[in-house]
Amino acid sequence: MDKVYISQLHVETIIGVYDFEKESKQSLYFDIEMLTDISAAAQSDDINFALDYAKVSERVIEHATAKPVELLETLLEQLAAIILAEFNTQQVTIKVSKPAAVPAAKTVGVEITRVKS
Ligand SMILES: Nc1nc2c(c(=O)[nH]1)N=C([C@H](O)[C@@H](O)CO)CN2
Repeated sequence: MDKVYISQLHVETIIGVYDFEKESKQSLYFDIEMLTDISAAAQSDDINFALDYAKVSERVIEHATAKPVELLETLLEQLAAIILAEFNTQQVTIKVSKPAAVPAAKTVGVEITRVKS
């Protein structure tokens, strides 16, 4: 299967468990991989047959900034469900990094893979 991907998509949003995290935005970086068959897009040279990474990026930013949650896990499950429901992909892997969360670490985060049922 082919893959369309988005690397290091930057989103500024309210997220976190602790009270101080609910007062100011933090940076998140998303890496997203979506399995899809690119043959129709390649043969037609038509964006309407492609899994549009720009539209996926817009949707991820829209959702991730819409309603605060505490855990990265919660946000990733929501985003995976949205991508599988709204875009032509059979499997999505999303990794989110929260670089300011642990000062002693370069970054921390969570990665999930979900398949369309
Ligand atoms: N597995 C997780 N661990 C932690 C999370 C999280 O979302 N998933 N969040 C926090 C805090 O919000 C942290 O980012 C603040 O230091 C801690 N651990």
